[in-house]
Amino acid sequence: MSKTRVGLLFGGRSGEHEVSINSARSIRQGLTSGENSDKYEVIPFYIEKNGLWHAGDVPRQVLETGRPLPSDTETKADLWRFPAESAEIDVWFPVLHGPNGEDGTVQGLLTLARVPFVGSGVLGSALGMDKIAMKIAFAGAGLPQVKYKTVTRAEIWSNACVFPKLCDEIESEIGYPCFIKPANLGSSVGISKARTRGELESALDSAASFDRRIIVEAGVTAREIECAVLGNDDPKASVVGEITFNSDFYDYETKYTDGRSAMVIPAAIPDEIAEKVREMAVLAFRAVDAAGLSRVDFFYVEKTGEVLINEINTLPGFTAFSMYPQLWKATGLPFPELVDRLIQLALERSGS
Ligand SMILES: Nc1ncnc2c1ncn2[C@@H]1O[C@H](COP(=O)(O)OP(=O)(O)OP(=O)(O)O)[C@@H](O)[C@H]1O
Ligand SMILES: C[C@@H](N)C(=O)O
Ligand SMILES: [Mg+2]
Ligand SMILES: [Mg+2]
Repeated sequence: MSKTRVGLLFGGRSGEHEVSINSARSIRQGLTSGENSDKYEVIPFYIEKNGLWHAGDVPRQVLETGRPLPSDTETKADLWRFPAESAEIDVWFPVLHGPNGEDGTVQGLLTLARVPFVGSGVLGSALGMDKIAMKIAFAGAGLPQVKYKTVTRAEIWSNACVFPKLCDEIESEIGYPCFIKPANLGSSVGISKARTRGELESALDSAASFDRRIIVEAGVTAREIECAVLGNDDPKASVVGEITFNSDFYDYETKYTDGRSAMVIPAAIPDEIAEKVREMAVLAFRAVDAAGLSRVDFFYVEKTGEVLINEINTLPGFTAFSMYPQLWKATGLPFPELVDRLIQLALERSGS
């Protein structure tokens, strides 16, 4: 039997480029070990920070070293094209986090190319990436969430009359502490917590440098609970996990520096809360029309017993030690079986 050729697509024009390289290293490892090595041939494709796609030796080198090519997101790629090797691919595994990869752009391209791919399609990826659209979809599904206000870059970078008024509105409608986030990003890139007017002003300016669309959320004091979802039309939720850390919030440094955070799986929370989280995770997955996989992040306000949805990630961090695969491992699906299942789900969805 000939092997299924998997196009492992990683890197990307995104602030989460480095995270993608680490996820792709683990996924390649999972697809080329044990029984998977008889089933799959992995062909890596690397998207530089400037958007240029590479096949052949460059992606292999980046996977070996774990280091990106030193281009930047601002320089435009001279020439964009699908590398010739992409014609051989039976199924794509886009291991891309953040804009230009997790947001429906690459999913649109692969849909047009009519080759199956792992994960959500255009709609699920776009809704799952944009925190404003996501929250509207969640509200439509009746999922409770924090109070928020949407803001645009144009308002933030407008004139000296509009900006103070905007800050006044945020103070009266949302208050402090609040979280200021670019709508389309992940790994906490561009997110700040503000407790004062000065912090709010610089947080808005910083978020606007990442995205046209900005969201300001009321800060909650809560435990952070995460749940993994797997499937297409009949998605299943994993056991739930908790993230613990000592920093002010779960920022980029805390996420990706060894020893700064810990995962507790299963989370030490009452059974009925864990069950509620699992149900809400599946509702969220359906609300944005996700497919294949997602990790849904929650706030558990222990004092009141309230569970609030924070966000969905349609391509969550995927190193062997990341929450998503660890949650499935604890649910009885080890890493190699998980990546195999994801490829099968991609093939099932495309009807091949
Ligand atoms: N409204 C809020 N109240 C309290 N803490 C918050 C709030 N929003 C975000 N945070 C903190 O910021 C972190 C990152 O937020 P969020 O998950 O929305 O960002 P992200 O960039 O999409 O992250 P990722 O995709 O890596 O999970 C949260 O895990 C939490 O620690
Ligand atoms: C990769 C990062 N956005 C996550 O959700 O894990
Ligand atoms: Mg996210
Ligand atoms: Mg999150």
